[in-house]
Amino acid sequence: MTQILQTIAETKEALAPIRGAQKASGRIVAGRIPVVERKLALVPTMGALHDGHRALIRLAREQADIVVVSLFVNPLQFGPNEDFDKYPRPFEADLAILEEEGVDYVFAPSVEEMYPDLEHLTIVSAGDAGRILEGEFRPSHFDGVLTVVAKLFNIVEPDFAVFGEKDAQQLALVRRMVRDLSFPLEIVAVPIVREEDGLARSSRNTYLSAEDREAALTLSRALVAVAAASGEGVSAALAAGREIYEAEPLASMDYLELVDAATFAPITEEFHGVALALTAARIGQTRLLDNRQVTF
Ligand SMILES: Nc1ncnc2c1ncn2[C@@H]1O[C@H](COP(=O)(O)OP(=O)(O)OP(=O)(O)O)[C@@H](O)[C@H]1O
Ligand SMILES: CC(C)(CO)[C@@H](O)C(=O)[O-]
Ligand code: BAL
Repeated sequence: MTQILQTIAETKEALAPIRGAQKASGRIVAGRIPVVERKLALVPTMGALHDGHRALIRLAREQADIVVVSLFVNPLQFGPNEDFDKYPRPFEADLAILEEEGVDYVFAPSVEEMYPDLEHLTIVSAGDAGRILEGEFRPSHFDGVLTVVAKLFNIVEPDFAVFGEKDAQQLALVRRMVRDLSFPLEIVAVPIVREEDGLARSSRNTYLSAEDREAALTLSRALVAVAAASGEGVSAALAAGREIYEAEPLASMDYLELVDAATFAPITEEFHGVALALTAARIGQTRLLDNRQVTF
């Protein structure tokens, strides 16, 4: 049975014995640090669970003894004209998936529980790296993401947390925050889960009409075109991807860019190594993301 936790206090109380067990099972071997035998994993989500989330949960389930999934549609990471109100919240269906995947605890707090004084909130800044790519189109988005992720880390205190590569910039910024603010946990990444035709799974795919669903393939097709043209150089590869967008009137590209996969720094024509092609586009009212590694 997946146990539902709605408050920070009950979550801390429920997880305390697990940490107690970790301490109790930690054996001091010839002065070395204790061996931790019960691992606690956190999978942060906004709910409306799909096969992408299942992949994150399965990895957590394989590598941890106790799995906590958080379901929280975080108002801080939505801009004023974004879809916070209409974001899907199918709690019963999500719970059935969590039960099926053998999740131990779901932390599903209210907005008031997470942010009792939203008007005077301390926040985590993503800095410059939070203002490029997605950050250019969603200016306070990554501050909102890092603030809630930091809070979730402090509430659950996991040994590791699992994130998807679909949100590649988010993943890079969370890793940076963990390093910069010395959070005592590991970040584990899971590759993008796609539909058979290449569309990256996303909770927002449920917004798409049949016509939009077809046009949504433009994102993955543009990325494939970038990779296919990589032998011709960086600008030619990007041009090949942009041509795919130009051919689809229902897709409105926000960006298609190449960055160094290791640092997220922009790359020049002379770049040799592994790059990441990242894209975001609006298909009707629905905004989608995708990315793919490209070697130059
Ligand atoms: N297709 C996917 N493959 C791998 N990971 C994914 C996929 N979709 C979502 N995730 C990961 O699941 C976690 C929770 O994401 P979230 O709940 O926002 O789902 P989402 O489908 O990305 O939603 P949205 O449509 O709002 O972008 C994030 O770490 C995200 O990267
Ligand atoms: C990490 C996250 C759960 C924070 O709200 C969200 O940005 C998401 O679902 O990717
Ligand atoms: N997975 C990204 C969450 C968001 O779009 O706010």
